[in-house]
Amino acid sequence: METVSTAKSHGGVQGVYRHASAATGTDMTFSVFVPEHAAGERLPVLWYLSGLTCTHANVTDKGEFRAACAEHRVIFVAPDTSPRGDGVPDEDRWDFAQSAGFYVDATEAPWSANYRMWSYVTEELPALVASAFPVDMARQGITGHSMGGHGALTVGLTHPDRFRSVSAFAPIVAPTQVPWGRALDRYLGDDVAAKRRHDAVALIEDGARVRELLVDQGEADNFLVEQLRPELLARACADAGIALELRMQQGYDHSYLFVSTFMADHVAWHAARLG
Ligand SMILES: N[C@@H](CCC(=O)N[C@@H](CS)C(=O)NCC(=O)O)C(=O)O
Repeated sequence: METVSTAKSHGGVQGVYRHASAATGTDMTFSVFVPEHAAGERLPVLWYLSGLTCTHANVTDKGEFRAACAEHRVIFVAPDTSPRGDGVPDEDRWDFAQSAGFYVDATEAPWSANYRMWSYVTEELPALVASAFPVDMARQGITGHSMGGHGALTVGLTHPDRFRSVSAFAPIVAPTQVPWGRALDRYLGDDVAAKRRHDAVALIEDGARVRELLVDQGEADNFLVEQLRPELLARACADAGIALELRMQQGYDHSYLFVSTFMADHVAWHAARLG
């Protein structure tokens, strides 16, 4: 693992790191904020999965998580959203391929060679982070924004024993029912069961359970009606007995100006559950 940059912030260290990923076959860059802590101490970790068009840098620059993470002593990890680079298949659009990995292991050519973001965020990066940073892997939470909210919900619902807390900002809750989710058709082909495993609403319908979820959603979000559809998550959670706190935030859009407004709430909410 190569250190790209480090800087002191809020008493801790904000770093950016790069490594050769076996999962994606590419170099991958991610950021980690480690609050001030005693030598040998291990802190809980909050994973943040980003949305379409993002790298690790969007939330690192604009997410405003560091003051809350320093206060609650939570490590914050932000992976990239896809493999990238000259040799990686891509298309000239912003909602598919590079910057739009949808947190799945693609099975369809040509995507299957590199687009293995599920393995990357659930296996390879956690192992690397556990070995290189003072994280307590028994105390993990996960959150994310938009496509990354989809990732956080599906990863959290699939691994309820690993994540004590799951939240999201303006998540895609049912990709198999909305236009952005056509990416799953391209990555996973005709495998209906695989697509249901990467759809939070379908996962809940099929029996996946967590005790509770926190979701913030801007009411002025341009993508609300066509792509995000939080009412589908609300109905699935109600039917399944999952305590969903869905906070519709009046006047807020889809941007990091929305995410950053509620970031401290999410960090505190996770910290309360991570101990
Ligand atoms: N490029 C799209 C917007 C894509 C978008 O809103 N991406 C969100 C996540 S889905 C984001 O976080 N963008 C990066 C940023 O705001 O820094 C458009 O023109 O409508």
